[in-house]
Amino acid sequence: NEPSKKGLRTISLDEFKKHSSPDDCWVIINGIIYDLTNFIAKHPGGPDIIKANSGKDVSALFNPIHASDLIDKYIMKKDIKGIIDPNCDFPKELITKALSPGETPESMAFKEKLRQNLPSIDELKTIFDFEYICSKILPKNAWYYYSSGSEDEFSLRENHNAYHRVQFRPRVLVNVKDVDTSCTILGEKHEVPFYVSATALAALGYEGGEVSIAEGCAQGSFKIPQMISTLSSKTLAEISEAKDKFGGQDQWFQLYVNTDRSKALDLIKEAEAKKCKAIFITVDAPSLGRREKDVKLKAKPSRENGISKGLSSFIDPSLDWEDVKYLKKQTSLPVFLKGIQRKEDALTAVENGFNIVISNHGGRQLDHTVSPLETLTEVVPLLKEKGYKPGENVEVFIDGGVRRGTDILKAIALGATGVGLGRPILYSNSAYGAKGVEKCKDMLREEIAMNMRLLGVNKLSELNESFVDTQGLKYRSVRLSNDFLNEEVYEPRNIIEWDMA
Ligand SMILES: Cc1cc2c(cc1C)[n+](S(=O)(=O)[O-])c1c(=O)[nH]c(=O)nc-1n2C[C@H](O)[C@H](O)[C@H](O)COP(=O)(O)O
Repeated sequence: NEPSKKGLRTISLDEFKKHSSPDDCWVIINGIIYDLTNFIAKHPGGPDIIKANSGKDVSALFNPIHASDLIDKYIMKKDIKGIIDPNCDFPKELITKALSPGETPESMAFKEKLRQNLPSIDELKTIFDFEYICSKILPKNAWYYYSSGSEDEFSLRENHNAYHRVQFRPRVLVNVKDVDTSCTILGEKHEVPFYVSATALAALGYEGGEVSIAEGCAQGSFKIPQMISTLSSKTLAEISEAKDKFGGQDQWFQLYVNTDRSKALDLIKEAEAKKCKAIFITVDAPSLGRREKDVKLKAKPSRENGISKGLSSFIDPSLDWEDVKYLKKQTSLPVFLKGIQRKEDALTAVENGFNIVISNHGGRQLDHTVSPLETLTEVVPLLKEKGYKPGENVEVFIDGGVRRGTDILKAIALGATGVGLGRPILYSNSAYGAKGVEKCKDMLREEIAMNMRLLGVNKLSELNESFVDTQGLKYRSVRLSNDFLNEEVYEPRNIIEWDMA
């Protein structure tokens, strides 16, 4: 899927070196020379990063953040100059390293040593083990990009804490020798009720990126659906091919609607062509939230607002109900609205034929939003009152803060028909690649099966509100139970560093 080198002329090192200033700016990406002079001002990540690297091989900077087919979408043919002479002695000082702001060569070497000495994957017992390992091995820009929530990170923590304010009412003396964790999603049988939610830039934490996540979803004893982000590090073609290697799990496409609507339509057509089975339009991000750990770690030359802001510059803040209804008409695939956060919007969405994901983007958007779990308890009763039956004539997914099989069982008991995982998949992939994703899947399925037995249910369809006590859910001021594992890996955002010497 790399842009083709066929027919490109070979350019000598001497000629390449003549174009190494911001107003005559050639760079090399994966062996191909591009003239970015006219693109600098349009670069979503800001002009500085390109200006500072004119005349260099920037592949190591480019690859973790951009899918390889992005170049063809944004760089005109006339600006593809040729290939660098493969026999030239390319100077090391002109080869950039991957961005690692806030790190030193020593800290990067230490993290690499840790990565070479990870615990055996069999020793891992909970989802938090992956998160803890990533907090130690990921370069700061990856760790902060993945782990951060917006502003005070109330919603980031509340998403998970909310699950700790819902308790179970288990049945006893039920023969639970056999339990079945399977369910129906979009009319098809799935082995478990959880899926991979769309997260951008998976290659920032692990070079295999969304391709190794696809392999992890597909291999092992069962498959789980994978939602693919518009902002993936890998191309849709690469991620789609990866699923086919192992007999293919369902893949869904998550759409950030571009200001240039034709690009949004192209992406929908591409998703259909790659056999994606649903489109998820993300509606909680008219602009990406202010993730201050990410912002604080400005990549030098300064990327104004961290990685997130750079990515969000092409998302259309003017998107409204008419737009999404228009987009829905452009495809025969089921369409979800991802990022529904109040029951009124849930009803409007369902009345217009959409499925929904109750989500606050993992606490990365508007801070202090109600947790998706709490919103779920408001949405489902209203939908049922209006004649919509989750799982029968509408899908109601939820994501955010899910870290345990019991979290998934609580969501199902409260009417969710699918449960999304964001960070657990990023962390398991970043630490152990596809094997990590497979292990994460297995852990959760084991927890679901074991806790179904303890709940006294054989099938997920038996679960309903009678199995949970949600009265603590709304009293958010209660002292939240000490979630030691979560607290162990939670890194509070610190206040400004001020050298008062
Ligand atoms: C952690 C994370 C989440 C992102 C995500 C990137 C990261 C690193 N990105 S973002 O860069 O724009 O924010 C996306 C994205 O591409 N598209 C999207 O719809 N949701 C995005 N999400 C939200 C994700 O789909 C889930 O809603 C969220 O992760 C669920 O919460 P947990 O992480 O607690 O499971």
